[in-house]
Amino acid sequence: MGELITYERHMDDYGIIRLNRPEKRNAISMEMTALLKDKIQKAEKDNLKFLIITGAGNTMFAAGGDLSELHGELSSEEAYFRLFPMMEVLESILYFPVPVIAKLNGNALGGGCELATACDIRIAKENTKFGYIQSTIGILPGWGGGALLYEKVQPSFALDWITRGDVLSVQELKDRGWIHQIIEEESWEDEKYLSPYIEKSAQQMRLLKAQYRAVIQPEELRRRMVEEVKASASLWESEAHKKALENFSLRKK
Ligand SMILES: CC[C@@H](C(=O)O)C(=O)SCCNC(=O)CCNC(=O)[C@H](O)C(C)(C)COP(=O)(O)OP(=O)(O)OC[C@H]1O[C@@H](n2cnc3c(N)ncnc32)[C@H](O)[C@@H]1OP(=O)(O)O
Repeated sequence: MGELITYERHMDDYGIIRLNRPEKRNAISMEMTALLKDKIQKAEKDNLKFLIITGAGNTMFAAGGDLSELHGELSSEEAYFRLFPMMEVLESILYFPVPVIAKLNGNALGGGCELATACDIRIAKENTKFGYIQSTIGILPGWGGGALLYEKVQPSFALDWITRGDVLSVQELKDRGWIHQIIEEESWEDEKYLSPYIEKSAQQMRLLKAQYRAVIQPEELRRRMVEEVKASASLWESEAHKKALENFSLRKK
């Protein structure tokens, strides 16, 4: 097992941050949250054209928050303080000086979808699936990525997806505008699909992100993201949530 979050600068002037915990389906722990924050700050200083966030392995981009730390015995107040740092990571992606691309190597659930939504562009491998499944475990999105979803797709679709907690196919999510490109398995590794971004200058990319940031207005979004963390934490002690987490921890026993 290597570093839980890796960062490298590619010779074509883009950066790659990788969630590197495939044996736990890239579930995001508190330690990974702190590392993500550090790596994003490091990448900010690297004068990149764009930044990629991806996951290690072939099955999952990220299985959400680490349920062994975000467990059912926490009080709502404790849950709030464990959720909040990842909200700040999502916020730092909004402010990142050039576009951030989620390179979705596999499925995402819960907070994994929130992280993907915080990115500016989502490119996914074919046959992947994605679920804002938090409502099915008695809570709501808790990192601010629900508030962000309302900005990135049609709000009425966002409400229905979050409420139902469905896991949807990559094709349906492309039709809904959440996924920008679907890449066939055999073309995934050659990364030719990155060429349109690599061909632009770092200055163009900075100006493009600045224009997009002016539209999404992170300063305005922050209030709604904080409210979301509070709302999710307020449901932490509910019976439905405790039961769902108990079922998860007992599922293999
Ligand atoms: C709390 C924040 C909240 C938010 O705001 O959004 C969330 O993110 S809630 C979390 C939502 N995520 C989930 O509920 C996913 C839970 N995981 C699963 O349903 C399944 O593990 C899977 C992702 C569908 C993968 O299934 P499978 O391929 O069959 O593998 P395993 O189930 O055997 O898992 C392998 C390994 O990984 C561990 N794992 C998986 N997900 C998590 C997680 N979210 N947190 C912690 N650990 C996770 C799992 O326990 C296995 O570990 P071992 O038992 O040690 O092998």
